[in-house]
Amino acid sequence: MSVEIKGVVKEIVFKNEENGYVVADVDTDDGEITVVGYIPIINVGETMSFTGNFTIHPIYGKQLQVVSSKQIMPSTLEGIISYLSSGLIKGIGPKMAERIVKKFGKDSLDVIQYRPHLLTQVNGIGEKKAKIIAQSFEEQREIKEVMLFLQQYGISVAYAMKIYKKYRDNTIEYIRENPYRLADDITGIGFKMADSIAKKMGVDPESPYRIMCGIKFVLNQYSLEGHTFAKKNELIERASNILSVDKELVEGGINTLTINGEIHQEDIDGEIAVFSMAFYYAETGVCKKIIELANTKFDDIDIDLDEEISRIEKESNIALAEKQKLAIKESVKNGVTVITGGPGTGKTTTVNSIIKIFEKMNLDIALAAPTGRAAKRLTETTGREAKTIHRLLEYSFSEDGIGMRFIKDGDEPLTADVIIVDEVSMIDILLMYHLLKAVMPGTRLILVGDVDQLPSVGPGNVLHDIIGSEIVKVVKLTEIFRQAEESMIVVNAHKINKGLKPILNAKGKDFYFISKRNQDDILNTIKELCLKRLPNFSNCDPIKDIQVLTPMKNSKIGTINLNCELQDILNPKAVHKKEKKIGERLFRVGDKVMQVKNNYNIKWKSKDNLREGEGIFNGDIGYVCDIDEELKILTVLYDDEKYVEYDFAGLDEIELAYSITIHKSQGSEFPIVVMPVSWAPPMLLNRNLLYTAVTRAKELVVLVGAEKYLYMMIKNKRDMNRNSGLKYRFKRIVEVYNQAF
Ligand SMILES: Nc1ncnc2c1ncn2[C@@H]1O[C@H](COP(=O)(O)OP(=O)(O)OP(=O)(O)O)[C@@H](O)[C@H]1O
Repeated sequence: MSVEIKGVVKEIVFKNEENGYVVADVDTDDGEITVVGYIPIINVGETMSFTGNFTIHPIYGKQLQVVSSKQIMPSTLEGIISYLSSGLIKGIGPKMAERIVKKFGKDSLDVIQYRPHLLTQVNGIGEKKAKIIAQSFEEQREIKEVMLFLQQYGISVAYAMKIYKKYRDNTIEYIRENPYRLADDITGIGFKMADSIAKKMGVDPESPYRIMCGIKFVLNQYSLEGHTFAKKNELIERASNILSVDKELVEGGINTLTINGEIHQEDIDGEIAVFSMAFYYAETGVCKKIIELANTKFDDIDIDLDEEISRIEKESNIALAEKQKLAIKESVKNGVTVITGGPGTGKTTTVNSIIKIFEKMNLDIALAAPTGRAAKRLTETTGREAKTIHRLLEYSFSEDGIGMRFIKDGDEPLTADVIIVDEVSMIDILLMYHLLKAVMPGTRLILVGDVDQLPSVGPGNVLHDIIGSEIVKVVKLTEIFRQAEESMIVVNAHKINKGLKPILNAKGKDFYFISKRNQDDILNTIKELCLKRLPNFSNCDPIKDIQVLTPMKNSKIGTINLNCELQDILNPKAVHKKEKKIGERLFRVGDKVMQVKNNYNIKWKSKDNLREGEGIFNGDIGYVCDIDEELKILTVLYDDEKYVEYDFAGLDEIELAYSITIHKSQGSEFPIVVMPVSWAPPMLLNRNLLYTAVTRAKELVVLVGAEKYLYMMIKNKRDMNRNSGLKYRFKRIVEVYNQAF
């Protein structure tokens, strides 16, 4: 039965700022009552009314489950004192509150709001203080008004606070005028949310604000699909469908946005391309800087390169191939060099030789890679510290403490003489732009990567375009050094890359295909492989050494289901294993998990507390080692020594990782890779994806499924079809140069 209680909020025991969930103690005429529920505005000392149902919690006892709540201006003297002493109103503490109420009694709040000059009659309040009190009271009133206004459009407390912080006392006016501005100004609010608010407010579906916001939304969708621009006619088509308005209106919107400088239109290879400004600046910036760097030549070197190469060959007891020697020489002589090649073609060996030569030349070398895992691997293979590109560029909070920014840029460039970046195929256009901004001519930049891997998750086809530029020295390593007798993984990776059928199930080798027709059989076989067959066959640790990679998240053989199934058998429920369920997701001590976003600020500590640091990155894999219900903390161990405590509210940063998508596996390596091969949307059945999955394995690949889909993947080169203007920009510059000289 629904009841209403009234009282003064005595204590807020818990408050989730994100969603407004509150547990609070309230003083009522019937004694203290605990209220729980979504209460957007609540402050200690306020008089409030709560409507809801009484429930009995097994531990905390009787409490009111709140359905709705509202603040009421206190009417009793104690209520007014309590409200004024709560600390909400600047300039008033408990003693001052008593003095004000003693002077004005029940009119106190009225005086503060309408006749604040009278406050100077109270001992200790001068004109200045009276002003501060009145202002702060007004602000509180405003916040409440804004909250109530935003609440009616279903905006959460967290967003409401963000909106208020941005627009302050203009909030209501601004949103009434153009709710679509929320999509531009408030992080987390996109076109869809703004559109739903606007709809509730009765905004005309043909409003120019709506159309322009929708166009920017569609352009953003293009970037999420990997494109740096949209072809204008396609953009018009898509936007007019999504907005359900005429194409002419969309075209008008595109033109207005262009005039306003919010988007850019340009002829790219005979087609009108529409860019978001960020990608336009990034492409032109990357193009300009690459040309600038490539124009710097280092011909005057005071060491004999051939002699040095011979020395290195002797030292490491290896005869470098001609291409490897060429890569070394080009890296020394040029401002920018790209070294590319498939697995086992000697990239790492070449990079190590290059490092030795630059060390001999007493040059300062910086090593970097786009992900934490790739940086760690580079550290291991070179024996020198490698950083993530974000770390190298000192990505940190900006001065306003809200946004993040790269400290290293054109004004404060990197000081290293040589910058070697690995896994460049994973770098998108924006990250490349930021990196290049911080690299000054006179620095040697060496880009290493396998151009046939999946392109970056973010927009652009940067490595591919730079390689095709004809401006930068590119050395393509083609000889495979890890021989066929040794590794069928390497041989097959190269075959797949050439569009050829891989050699399956060669006796005693490391590349297997198990034929299964339907998804149930595939799933069961994968479970059996992980639990018994592979550990029996190779004595591996089923959780640590086997990685199940899959193209997708959904379906029986997508990550979500595979993780549930594999968790059940590899780390089953047990009395001694603590668990935490968050929504549909369940974490258990012993689980393999993956960090799914870059978190540069999260702290880690070693077990003995002697070592500590910051940062866990997208793609890092760890193991749940403790769950503390009381402190609401789940601890994950990364890299055998980094203990990271996640607040339960921060668990959206990790996911189970028995199975991960192939996209997430980029830049990582695993001893054993198991992969389902079955029907999936054609865009996921492509060659790059298969090639990337296969090349993640160091010791063994087991594919499970139907061969026809394997061949479908090998034939499908579709993933490369990304709109990118970078290649064209390079081409144009080369043409202009060739015409001029
Ligand atoms: N010139 C060479 N002669 C003989 N062996 C070589 C030569 N260059 C590299 N190797 C060997 O070939 C193997 C693969 O080389 P390396 O690790 O440098 O290649 P990679 O391209 O970095 O491979 P991956 O991308 O798979 O890590 C290593 O065992 C390495 O020692």
